[in-house]
Amino acid sequence: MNHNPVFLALDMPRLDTAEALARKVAGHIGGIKLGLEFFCAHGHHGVHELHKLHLPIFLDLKLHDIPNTVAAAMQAIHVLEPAIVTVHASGGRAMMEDAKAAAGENTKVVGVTVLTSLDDDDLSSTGVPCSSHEQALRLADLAHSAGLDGIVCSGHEIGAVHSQWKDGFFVVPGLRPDNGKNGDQKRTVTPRQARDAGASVLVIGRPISRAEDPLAAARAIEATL
Ligand SMILES: O=c1ccn([C@@H]2O[C@H](COP(=O)(O)O)[C@@H](O)[C@H]2O)c(=O)[nH]1
Repeated sequence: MNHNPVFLALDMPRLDTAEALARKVAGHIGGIKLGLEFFCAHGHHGVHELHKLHLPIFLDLKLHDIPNTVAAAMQAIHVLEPAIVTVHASGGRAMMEDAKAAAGENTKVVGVTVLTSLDDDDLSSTGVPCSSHEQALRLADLAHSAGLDGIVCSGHEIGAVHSQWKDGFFVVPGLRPDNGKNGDQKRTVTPRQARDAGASVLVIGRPISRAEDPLAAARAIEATL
């Protein structure tokens, strides 16, 4: 894995725009994160195109289905050689075990605990009877015991998770450099706070992609780390 922990989230509908942005900031990021928006629009072809930048690719597909279906999806993306793939930890132990078994040996499989766009009230309205912090820790524990490489959580939980899973691989999105505009994100910290608390990968999208000057934004974030 590249030394720079920042993975740029390319959440945009056009392949040429995504490629141009990634090329522009390539020297100031450690990898590229492709999520549902990109993968649904451009599929395998889009991933092959971005591989031309020679940066690690994180496929943030957040797989969540019965174990057989998730394992088959993992096998189908094997050919794309992703460095990291996400599944939802709430899919359960068997699903995570089968996902890990089906993944390539150079692919880290990480479990999404509680989305950074959710707060305690959101969880409560879905029937989860505890705080986002408690739920993230519980799902981190389940992901660990199911043999995953790590988890996705917010910067608010990373310290606690890190202390109970020393060699885990921890992905933190919901990062806002200046604690400025959060958009749909509810559990945010700065990139530096996440890194100091033990994050392995910092996922950053709009603070770079929607900045007036994305290159300057990527450089400024890099300088804080
Ligand atoms: O809990 C999660 C899991 C994944 N994400 C993804 O990270 C990026 C964040 O984008 P920003 O523009 O920096 O908010 C986005 O692709 C999400 O799908 C997340 O935010 N939270």
